Amino acid sequence: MKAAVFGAGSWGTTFSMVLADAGTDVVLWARRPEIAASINHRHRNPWYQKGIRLPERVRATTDPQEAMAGADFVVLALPAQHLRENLQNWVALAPPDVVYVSLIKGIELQTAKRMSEVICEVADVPPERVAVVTGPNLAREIAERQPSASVVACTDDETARRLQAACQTGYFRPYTNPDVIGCELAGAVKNVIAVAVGIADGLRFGNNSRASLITRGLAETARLGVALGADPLTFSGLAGLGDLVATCCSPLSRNHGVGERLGRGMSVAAALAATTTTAEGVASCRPIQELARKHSVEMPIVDVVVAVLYEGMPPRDAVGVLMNRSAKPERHPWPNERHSADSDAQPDRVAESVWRFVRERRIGP
Ligand SMILES: NC(=O)C1=CN([C@@H]2O[C@H](COP(=O)(O)OP(=O)(O)OC[C@H]3O[C@@H](n4cnc5c(N)ncnc54)[C@H](O)[C@@H]3O)[C@@H](O)[C@H]2O)C=CC1
Ligand SMILES: O=C(CO)COP(=O)(O)O
Repeated sequence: MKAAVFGAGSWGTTFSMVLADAGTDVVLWARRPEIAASINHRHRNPWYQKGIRLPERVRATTDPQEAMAGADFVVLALPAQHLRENLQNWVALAPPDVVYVSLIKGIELQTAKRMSEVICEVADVPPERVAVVTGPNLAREIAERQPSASVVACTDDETARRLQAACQTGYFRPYTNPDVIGCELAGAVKNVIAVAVGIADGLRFGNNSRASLITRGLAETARLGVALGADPLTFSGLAGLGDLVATCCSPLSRNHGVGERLGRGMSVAAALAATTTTAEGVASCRPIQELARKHSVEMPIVDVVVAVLYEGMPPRDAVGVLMNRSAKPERHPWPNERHSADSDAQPDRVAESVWRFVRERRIGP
């Protein structure tokens, strides 16, 4: 097996190591020549995984054609908002039956599409030729070869199993799952929920607040997922609950870090400028909100994250907004269970109506 990995950042570098440890030949495409040279000559990428020695089976190049030659898998590890423009330049170089693999956890801003949808469109391949790897996989822990499980999602079981075999090691245990929509959506939305949990942590709230946000965050993710055709059980698995817990509870998470800085009182510009690596929830929260509105799904946590990041809502007001929403049952009807009488009901538009109310009354902590 041979994999071409595009993107030598934190996760692309680490996943190359996983593939190589599983016995797969890897050529890693790096944008920067100094990164490719360092990987080839010193087996290290100190810009993204300091102190980690990569297996000699990982070779690097800045030439996409060289990376693609003979590849069975084209693994994409770029920021979500840069996938389309890059992939457009690479598809003509790909071997005819190659399987595209997305490691990316984001939604495209202009189109509100999942990454596998972008890949199918740009590469002009059917969904069976696209797989997604996702789960509780903080790159640094995996680079240190700490044990973790993961998910390989593909609508074609044989392809999923081939990829599973290509990346299974003693420290990385991937499970297959046919629910690409659910796995991919869960990976994108958890980044937004992690920003919210980071805000709560930055405000010095404790574990009740964190657990409440994680659990209600999972509920709103599953609601949107089901509306888009996902299997609700996916959200209690590794791609759902697993990744949400890992990301929301880890100081390694960039999304959590952005939220925490906001909660501590930094401006949005300063909170974003404090990291040079990718925090996907910052861009993806808006297309996720757009999808939710299109499908009449309430996502109050996503709404307040959008309001804090883009509409000037102070983090403390976001708490008041969430806590003072109208009383609800814990379990909403799934979209397919809604009675026709409910279908005209307008979703509780947190950012628009409740925030106005909070600002006027100054309620909340
Ligand atoms: N770091 C982690 O723990 C994990 C990250 N992911 C996901 O993997 C994806 C990539 O994230 P990371 O590797 O962590 O990000 P990163 O910020 O560490 O690296 C991003 C990579 O993309 C390249 N890049 C940036 N802008 C580009 C552009 N315009 N054109 C071409 N290349 C460009 C950078 O040079 C770098 O190699 C994200 O969607 C992230 O959510 C998924 C699981 C774990
Ligand atoms: O996706 C991740 C862990 O599974 C990494 O999370 P961050 O992008 O927030 O660091």
